Amino acid sequence: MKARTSHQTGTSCLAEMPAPLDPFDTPLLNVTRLTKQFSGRTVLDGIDFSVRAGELVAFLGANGSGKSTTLRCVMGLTEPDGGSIELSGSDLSGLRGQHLLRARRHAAMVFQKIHLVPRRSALENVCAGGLARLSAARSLSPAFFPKGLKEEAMACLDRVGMADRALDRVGRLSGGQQQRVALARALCQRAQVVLADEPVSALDPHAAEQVMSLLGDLAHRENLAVAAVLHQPDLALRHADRAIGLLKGKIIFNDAVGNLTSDMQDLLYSPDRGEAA
Ligand SMILES: Nc1ncnc2c1ncn2[C@@H]1O[C@H](COP(=O)(O)OP(=O)(O)OP(=O)(O)O)[C@@H](O)[C@H]1O
Repeated sequence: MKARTSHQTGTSCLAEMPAPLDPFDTPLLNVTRLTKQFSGRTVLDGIDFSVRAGELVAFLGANGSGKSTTLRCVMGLTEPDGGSIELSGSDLSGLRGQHLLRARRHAAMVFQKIHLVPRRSALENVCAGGLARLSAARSLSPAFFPKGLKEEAMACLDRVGMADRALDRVGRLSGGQQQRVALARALCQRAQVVLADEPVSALDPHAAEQVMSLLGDLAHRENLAVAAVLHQPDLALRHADRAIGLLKGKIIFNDAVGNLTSDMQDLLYSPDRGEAA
């Protein structure tokens, strides 16, 4: 955590004194000069961004602009070519093996295509999030759940309004309900950073609003750092604090959603502007 300078705090008399540290001012996710090429084609062109505790950041941009690749690089699902990624204060580039796995557990990813085990109950799936943060790989069988995990998982399901469906098989839940279970699983993992890749693209407008409200609550009430790839700028305008706009693998907008003008939206989504050359 870096002390703010007098320039950043706007004070001058405290220039020689370390500023008091403000946890809300510290990014839980800090990405610097991230680059990625596929087959020689630049997909991420040295992007910098951060996400702080307590904020919901929307990633916007045309198809192919690099949004998913960005989140996948953070999660280690895609190997970046360059740049650094800091998660909850740990620089991932300096870590290997168990240390890297442990640092990555601070982040959880929620996908459009929900990665739950359909034949297992909502409760068992949420417990699996808790198992992810425990060291040894364990079976999803309830017989192996550590003491207290079920109670915590129930509390997480309650938090997303799904406690009454805890014992239902996930395969019998609607898309919106499954997405809420996926968020409960991230909560049970005790992730500090939640990355959501098109979490509402497969949902009807009502369910999409519910899931976006929940993402906002995770940021604003649970104080998590939340980043979501969205294809609907209007959802970003209603729910996010900040938007990051990608164009051909570069960030061209990174500001409060209130400053996302229609001209900027046109630039982000106009035809033939998406993919990097
Ligand atoms: N594994 C891969 N191999 C080759 N090319 C890839 C791979 N993953 C992504 N790409 C390419 O990288 C570019 C960016 O893809 P990415 O999925 O990050 O875009 P996006 O902004 O999330 O798009 P969309 O809105 O369509 O989901 C695209 O041209 C895509 O084809």
